[in-house]
Amino acid sequence: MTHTIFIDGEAGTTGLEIRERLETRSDLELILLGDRRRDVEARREALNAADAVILCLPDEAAKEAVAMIANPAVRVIDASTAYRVDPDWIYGFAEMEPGQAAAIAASTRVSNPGCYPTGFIGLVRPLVRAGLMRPDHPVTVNAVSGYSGGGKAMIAEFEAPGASTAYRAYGLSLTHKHVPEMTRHTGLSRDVLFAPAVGNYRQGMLVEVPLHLASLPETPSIERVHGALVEAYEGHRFVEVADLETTEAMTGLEPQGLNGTNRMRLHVFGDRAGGQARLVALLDNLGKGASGAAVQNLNLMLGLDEGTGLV
Ligand SMILES: NC(=O)C1=CN([C@@H]2O[C@H](COP(=O)(O)OP(=O)(O)OC[C@H]3O[C@@H](n4cnc5c(N)ncnc54)[C@H](OP(=O)(O)O)[C@@H]3O)[C@@H](O)[C@H]2O)C=CC1
Ligand SMILES: CC(=O)N[C@@H](CCC(=O)OP(=O)(O)O)C(=O)O
Repeated sequence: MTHTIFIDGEAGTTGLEIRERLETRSDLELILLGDRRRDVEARREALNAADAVILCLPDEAAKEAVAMIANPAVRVIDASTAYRVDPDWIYGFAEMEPGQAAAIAASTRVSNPGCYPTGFIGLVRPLVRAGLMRPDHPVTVNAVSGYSGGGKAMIAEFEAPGASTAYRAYGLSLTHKHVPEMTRHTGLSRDVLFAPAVGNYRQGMLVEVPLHLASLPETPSIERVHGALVEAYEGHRFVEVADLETTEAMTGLEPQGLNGTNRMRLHVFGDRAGGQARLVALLDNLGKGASGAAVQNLNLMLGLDEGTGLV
């Protein structure tokens, strides 16, 4: 059976990556608008004709697109921030809880997680769930992303002739749009302190949570923190936890290591004697952080194996 798919925002950074992952598949037929992609009536028709639509648009345009859908059978995946804390939408992080993939499969409205939140929630939610971190723990998250994270505009900025930015800290007002999503989906009661940065490379990210273990209930060991992550992602092919021996032998970690994949790897770096840990997630902001996750959600919503067409 062939399913028809419409990507609204097909020529954007996220949309193009989704298209690349879907266009070779014989079980799917893409509705492509090409030069008519900004024509509201052409979009309305496609939004109501497809079996599934993936919105790769700025927040306001995503809301307008959702409002244009009158056909109740259409399944919607939204890649923007617009519905990530909306209770009427299912959060599209399939590995987040044992029942999450089934909830995604049963839904017609799925919000695709943000790239930074995927790393952060992946690291912290299992600790809160296991009681290793109190919900009111004051959590800090530091992160660096490739410039494709800022879409076409940031790509143009960094790739412009003569551009010389090497690295930029941002989110300096501490009101980044990802904070509500990161707080809500970890089960934390206090807003996380988010310190993002963008580097002069195209794609890939590190998301890090530093921890003083003595600030956690019962001062857990590195092994206990690591064990909680291992248990949380057992049996999941796209989220893996590096073993402690491998992590201990590492002297560096660079953000491009999983580019082109839908995988995320979690590390627990630690000073076993000193009681400190650095939890770090490695992922492709356009892979598991956006387009890969969108395809994984699409597969689930169409009743297919979640890994179809993904590496
Ligand atoms: N880049 C990333 O790493 C990630 C991005 N996201 C989210 O995905 C969404 C898309 O981001 P990204 O791909 O980076 O952005 P881009 O700027 O690269 O692409 C945006 C796309 O939206 C289209 N568009 C913009 N405004 C309208 C409108 N009013 N009506 C119709 N189409 C419109 C553009 O069309 P045109 O081609 O004509 O310019 C373009 O194709 C955003 O919400 C972003 O937050 C989520 C996770 C990660
Ligand atoms: C480097 C950079 O600018 N990154 C983007 C986030 C990219 C992303 O995750 O998109 P969503 O906001 O849709 O989740 C930012 O910080 O706004």
